[in-house]
Amino acid sequence: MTMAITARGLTKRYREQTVLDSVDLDVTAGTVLALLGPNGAGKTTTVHILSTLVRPDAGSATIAGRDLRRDSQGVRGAIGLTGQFAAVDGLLTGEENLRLMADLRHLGPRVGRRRVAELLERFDLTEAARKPLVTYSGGMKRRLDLAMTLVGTPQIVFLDEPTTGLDPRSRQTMWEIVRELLDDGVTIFLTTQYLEEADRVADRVVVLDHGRVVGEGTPSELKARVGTEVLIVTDRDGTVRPEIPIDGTVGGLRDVLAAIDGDESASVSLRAPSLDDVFFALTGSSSSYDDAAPASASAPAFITREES
Ligand SMILES: Nc1ncnc2c1ncn2[C@@H]1O[C@H](COP(=O)(O)OP(=O)(O)OP(=O)(O)O)[C@@H](O)[C@H]1O
Repeated sequence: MTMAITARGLTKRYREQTVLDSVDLDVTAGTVLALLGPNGAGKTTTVHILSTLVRPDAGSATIAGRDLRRDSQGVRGAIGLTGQFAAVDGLLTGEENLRLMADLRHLGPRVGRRRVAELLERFDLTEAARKPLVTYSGGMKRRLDLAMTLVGTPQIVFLDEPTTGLDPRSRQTMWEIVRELLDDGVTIFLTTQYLEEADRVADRVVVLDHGRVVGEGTPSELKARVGTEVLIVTDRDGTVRPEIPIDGTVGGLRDVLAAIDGDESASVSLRAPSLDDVFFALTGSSSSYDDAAPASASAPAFITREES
């Protein structure tokens, strides 16, 4: 098993505030790691450290076999970071922006042109290629941003909240692209506030809270920590009672049902625990994504790795 990213004891302080507190990370090559945490947990700082934009105060990391401190140039050559092209020239067309990137990466005119055409096609931007960026929708801009990241064919791609602010369809397209990158053997390190998405797209999840890793594992391993299912009781008048985790045994279910009082005609249903439940179990607080992220019930049905 080749490791794409190994980090030990990553620590970052801003004045008195410890933003990252001895964070360890291991990401196997060719897999997706999702970093989850509430606002201010330190996700972006982690991405910035691993992509050489921010220096850690302590700790070490190896990225694509290169040492973060000793060979930051080598690290930069092996990775792609999205979001960094937000300031690209809006008056240039999508194609011109990509060409610029191909030149910066010294691809040469012929290879550059081929790569740009390939990326425009792959990201469904061929039609818009000759239009200035100012006319692009949010989803198109995000796709171009990712296309620009891929001009240099990185082995590892960092996606910092790649779907925030996108409509469900654009979000779905983004995850399809993530899947394609995986098929090409690219390693993906992403942060997301959509727990449902991390659940479906990630091989492993690391939960960060106040700069510390509070949990990690596969989505199912994490969910197993909060019980196998969650029982939902809805009273006749539509009131949904607080959800109750159950352990998957007959006895456990009987105890839970015996403790439910009142309205005998209340309806009961079971659902698999979400990563939101995991977050609550790990940190004792809600993930505080509620106002920003859609409820899992209304989240779009993303393509999962198992489905294809
Ligand atoms: N350059 C900086 N100077 C001072 N404080 C900073 C700086 N960058 C980040 N911080 C602080 O570090 C903490 C972690 O920020 P970070 O952006 O890494 O969190 P995050 O998990 O990505 O959150 P969000 O989802 O809001 O982006 C925050 O409290 C933030 O205010």
